Amino acid sequence: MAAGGSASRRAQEARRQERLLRQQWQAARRQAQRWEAASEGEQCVAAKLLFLTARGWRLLVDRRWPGTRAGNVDMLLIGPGGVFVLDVKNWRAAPETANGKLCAAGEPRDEHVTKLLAVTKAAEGAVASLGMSPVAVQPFMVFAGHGVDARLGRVRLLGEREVAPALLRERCRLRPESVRAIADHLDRVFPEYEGSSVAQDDWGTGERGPGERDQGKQNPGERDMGGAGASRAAGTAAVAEPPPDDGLFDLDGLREAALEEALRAPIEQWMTFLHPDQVALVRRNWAGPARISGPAGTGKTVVGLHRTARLAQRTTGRVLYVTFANNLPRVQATFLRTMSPAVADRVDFRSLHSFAREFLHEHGVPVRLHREKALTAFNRAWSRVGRGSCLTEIDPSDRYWKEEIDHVIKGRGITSFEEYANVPRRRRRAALRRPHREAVWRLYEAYESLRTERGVHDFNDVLSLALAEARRRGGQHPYAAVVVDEVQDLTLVGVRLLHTLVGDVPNGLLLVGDGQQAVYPGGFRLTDAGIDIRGDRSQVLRTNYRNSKEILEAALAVVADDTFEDIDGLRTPGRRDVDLTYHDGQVIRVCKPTPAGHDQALLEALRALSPSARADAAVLCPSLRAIGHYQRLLEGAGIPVCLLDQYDGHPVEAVKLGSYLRAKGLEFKRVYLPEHDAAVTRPPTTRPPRPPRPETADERDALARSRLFVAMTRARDLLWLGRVHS
Ligand SMILES: Nc1ncnc2c1ncn2[C@@H]1O[C@H](COP(=O)(O)OP(=O)(O)OP(=O)(O)O)[C@@H](O)[C@H]1O
Repeated sequence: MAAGGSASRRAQEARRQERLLRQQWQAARRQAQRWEAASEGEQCVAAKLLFLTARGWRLLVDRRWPGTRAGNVDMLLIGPGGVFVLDVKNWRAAPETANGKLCAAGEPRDEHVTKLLAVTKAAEGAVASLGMSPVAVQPFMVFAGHGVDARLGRVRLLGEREVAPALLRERCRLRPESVRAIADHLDRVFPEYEGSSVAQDDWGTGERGPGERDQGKQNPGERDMGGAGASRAAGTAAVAEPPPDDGLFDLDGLREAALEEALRAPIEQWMTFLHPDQVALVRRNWAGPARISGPAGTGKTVVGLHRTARLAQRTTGRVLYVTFANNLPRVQATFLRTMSPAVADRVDFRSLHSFAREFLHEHGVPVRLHREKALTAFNRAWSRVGRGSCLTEIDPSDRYWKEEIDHVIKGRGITSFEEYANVPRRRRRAALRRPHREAVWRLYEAYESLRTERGVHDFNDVLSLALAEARRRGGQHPYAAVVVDEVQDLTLVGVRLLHTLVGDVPNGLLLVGDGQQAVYPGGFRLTDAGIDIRGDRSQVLRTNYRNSKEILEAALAVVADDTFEDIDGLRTPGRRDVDLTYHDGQVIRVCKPTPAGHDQALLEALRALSPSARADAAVLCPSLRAIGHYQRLLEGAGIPVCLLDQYDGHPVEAVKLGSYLRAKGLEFKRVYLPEHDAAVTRPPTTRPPRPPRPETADERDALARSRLFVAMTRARDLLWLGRVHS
């Protein structure tokens, strides 16, 4: 190789080095400018937030993002309103949102949202071990020098002036000791940045600098918040105390404080802490349909609601939360709005039938629901072909046979006799031989023909029409997820309808319920519905957080001899093993020789309550007639009453009054059950010969006991059981 060639190579190399140095120098200059701007921006924001520390908030500024090589978190704020992950932006152009995207100066900036959500997820993971629900962790993107208050999915976009008022307006969910423990924990998990020394490796060719620990793309000419500025602000804003020596002591203390708080508070206030096992269910990824079951009061609904909020945070589609009862969706919507207002608009709370009707209406499917005309059609059919048939040998009352049509035939979507002839009649005790099934089928056909003649639909028709329409539309549904509460009360057609909306997609369908609390006749198994729940997708909660030992014992005594079949087909004894949390409670039994004396005792008990205590008291009755009677009695005595049909979960200073069925899924500090044993007969314990009873009587009694059990387990602190007996 010639000497001249080597000199030229050295010159080329020197020029390459010079170019590299120049690029690095330019990068350093750009970075220094960003830091200057950033520190100015961050100082502004930090200054606006500093006063919060005097109001019990803790600020952790410029923190290392665990699990990443160089990621940082601008600020973590922990205060009465929860945990907030702040990403501070110091952009020249104002942020804009269009079609669910973040832009500035016409350029897309979604990568900043992605990064903030990823940091938020890390923070959620960190507090989950303390039993804190992800709904209590919120991502805020704060824009120095701009005025803004907008939402982009889960992320709240705020200007530097808007951020502090927004934080202060947050509903109070953490007590000072919880704030302290959570802040200490986050302080350990997201440690402070150690210095801001410039690592040559991190520089590359000027694409990244030490201030760009932010993993999102830096837009040219943009002044994004960098770590160095943040560190300087940290000198003044961070008030994190050194972590205590024994972290575990802290965590235990926090769990105990949270549990105490929960046991004192009504469900309205139960919105931040769960048992860590429950948080795991809230956050778990399931590959297909899943189920959460467990005895009364074990937190199924609470987990269902927190999971709903979480799904709404993490998906772009809507979430449907369905129960059978009409009044529950209102109450649950109130809870969710209280717990997680940011996502409340993305969740539809519906009763199954109102959902089906809306669904048909939206898709232009005509439906003429007419309960009275449908009932007249049934009564005619009964007079024509039922009353004189062999069915009366089994049960002379038409009610049992109407239930057979509603819950077994139409509820399961059966349309041929052959199918009905062989179907296992779940939760129906009376055995039907073929002639009886033929007679039922004749009754069904007569009813259907009279109903169609009148041009009306019944409730089951509404569900069947909706199922047909949902299937016709294939996968075109707006729901990312469907959560079904009190699933044991639904009919098979109802469950199929909800399953069709989301199919078997991951995290799509969640069924929440407890077979022991079934309060309607009939039933189904998951296999009948074609829903395959396997492995860890079936979870059982076992700790009762609601009832004291005395109250639960009294309730379990009612159903102790009734085994029940759950939707997974398992038979379970009525007296189930439940773990109890330590909790005081009282059962008061009042027995009077006359109805007047009994009612007087009830009035005295209610009069003794303060107005605020009345707000958390409920009088529950087995029948509409009894509700009418007690409404007149209470109002006549000047005790304000709120009917459960109208209750929406907001506190009202009135005694709640309603049926056992309407009380499902709810709870109250004090529950009063006047004449509680009137509708219930214990299973016969006398030796044969016993007096003859219709075969269906046992079934009816078992249902009445289940309803009473449900009503009794609504009580947290006090259960008043009235009885008339001479
Ligand atoms: N981890 C927990 N710690 C303390 N209390 C809890 C916890 N989880 C739930 N609770 C409380 O337990 C009570 C019962 O919760 P929830 O209504 O969700 O139970 P459930 O299983 O749906 O009851 P049911 O089937 O009887 O309607 C509520 O007051 C709730 O706040």
